[in-house]
Amino acid sequence: MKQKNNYTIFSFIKRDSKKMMLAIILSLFSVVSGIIPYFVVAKILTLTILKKGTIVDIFYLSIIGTCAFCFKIIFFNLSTTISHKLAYKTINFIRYAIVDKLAFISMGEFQKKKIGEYKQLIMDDMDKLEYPLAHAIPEITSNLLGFIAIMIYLFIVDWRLALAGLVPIIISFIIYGIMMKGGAMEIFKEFNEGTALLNSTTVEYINGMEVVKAFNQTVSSIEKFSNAVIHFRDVMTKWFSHCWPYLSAYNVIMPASIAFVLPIGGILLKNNIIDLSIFIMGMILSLGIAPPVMKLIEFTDNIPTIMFTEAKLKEILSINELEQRLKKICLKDDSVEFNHVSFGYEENNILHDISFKIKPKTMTAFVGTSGAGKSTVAKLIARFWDVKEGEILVGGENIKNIPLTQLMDEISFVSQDNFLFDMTIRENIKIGNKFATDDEIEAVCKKTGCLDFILKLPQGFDTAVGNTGELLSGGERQRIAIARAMIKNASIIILDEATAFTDPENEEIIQKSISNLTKDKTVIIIAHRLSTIVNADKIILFNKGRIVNEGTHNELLENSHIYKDMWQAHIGSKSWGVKEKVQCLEY
Ligand SMILES: Nc1ncnc2c1ncn2[C@@H]1O[C@H](COP(=O)(O)OP(=O)(O)OP(=O)(O)O)[C@@H](O)[C@H]1O
Repeated sequence: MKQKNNYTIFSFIKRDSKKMMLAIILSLFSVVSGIIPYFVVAKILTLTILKKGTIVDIFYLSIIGTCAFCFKIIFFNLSTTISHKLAYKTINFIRYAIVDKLAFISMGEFQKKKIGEYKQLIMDDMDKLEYPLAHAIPEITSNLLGFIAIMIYLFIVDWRLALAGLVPIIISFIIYGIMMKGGAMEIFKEFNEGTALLNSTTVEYINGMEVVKAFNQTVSSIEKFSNAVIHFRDVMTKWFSHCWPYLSAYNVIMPASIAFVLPIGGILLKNNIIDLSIFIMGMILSLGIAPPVMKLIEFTDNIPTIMFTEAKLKEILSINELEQRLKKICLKDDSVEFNHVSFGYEENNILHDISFKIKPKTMTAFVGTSGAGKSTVAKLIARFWDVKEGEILVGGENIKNIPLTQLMDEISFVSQDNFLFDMTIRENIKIGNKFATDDEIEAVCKKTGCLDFILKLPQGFDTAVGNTGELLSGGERQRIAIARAMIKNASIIILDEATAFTDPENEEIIQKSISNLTKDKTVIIIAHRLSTIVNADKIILFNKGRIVNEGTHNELLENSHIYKDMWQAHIGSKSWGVKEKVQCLEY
């Protein structure tokens, strides 16, 4: 599928452009209302000093000033309410777009970034967008127009005072420019990368907490993590050391228009070039020049944040999705076929010229030494990656021609990881089939040997399993993962070491229920315990990424010395385990 790559943050905001316009207009009203009190104060001062106005004039002017000030607040609140809603909606759009994207790219593309980097973009970077999105667009527009309005009026009042008022603004811009030109963007980039590194290593460190504890490590002894912390401290210090002197000067000079307008105005007044009313108006208006400009500059701080977030967003959203057809197609049957498939995660191939046929509604086992490529073959069937050469057919169709959602409906995959979400057991199982009733869930749990332990839990099916299922044992997690796969009722079931963590008693129960639940399905089992697959219709033996033999258990015992050795080793280890048990009992 050809990817669109015109994703900018603005393209997401544009989806609700009417609301954005309304926020800008209200913000503009707010700024205009905010300027009125300056005129009012200038007028009152002039009338009072020149003793021209009555108390009633001053009273009415005060009412106008107060009302204008109230309107400024009302319009500002209305504007920011709308822009905040819009900002959260836009951030939601972007988050959905990223997460949707991740579901349709290959695992190879997905793995190019660390989990922490995804977390930073989806959570932290999006949170940082809230401020510029909610405030920047309406306020930049209105403050810019507010500044222009004040300056035009000041020029009309007296061009010399107006120029004097502009001097600190120009000096501040020059200071800001020097700061940015002097490497601020590069340092900000480093700062941003340092934040990303800290995020990803923190996620990795927390995930590896068991290893940290088991090997009695401390934060400082996990070099990668402590280096990331130190690096972050250094880039942050560098960022502030670079910017702070400039920002201090900028913060002092920028609001100091009156310091320039006052002496110039004084000279002009003393020489009768301007009269007192113009002098007062100039002084008061000069106080109103800096606030809108400072607000504008405040938003420029967000420009690097927006630029870096947008660059990351574009990078992710323009990743090519797995090519797929959108229209559902009719599959001949539930067969699986590999035709001369070669594949490697990176440059080097891991699988070499793999070809096999799995008949519908049969059980096939993949066996072989560790690292032989069994799981890789299984993952290719589910199209977690695309093959480099050859083709994979499901139901007689190349899987590239089957819409991904249809393929996922056809296949149930239980991996070695048994990932459970931090939700209740019921919710985890319902991921397999969101329409499953409580009775169906209970029935499948009974068959997969998890009902007993679930019912013993404090809240039964409503017990939360904790982060990645940590509140359950490995075997319990595995059985729930099998129940989740079985309730999906897919026609092709792939079990990758699905019962590896289960104790022998439960393994027998689960094996029996798997056989019952998968009677009329195409089942692919990856197993190291060969005794669990002796009844398979076909066993495919892998070695170093190649198929070295295939046949039934008895055929392989006769034809393959590798399989025979594996079987002998398995039988040996089983009897060794029994002997150990007997010795322990005797002891
Ligand atoms: N995501 C990945 N990225 C890069 N290389 C990988 C990835 N997953 C597996 N490999 C490599 O591919 C090879 C085959 O791995 P695979 O998991 O398919 O073997 P396996 O036969 O299932 O092993 P085991 O029985 O130990 O699970 C190994 O050398 C492994 O290091």
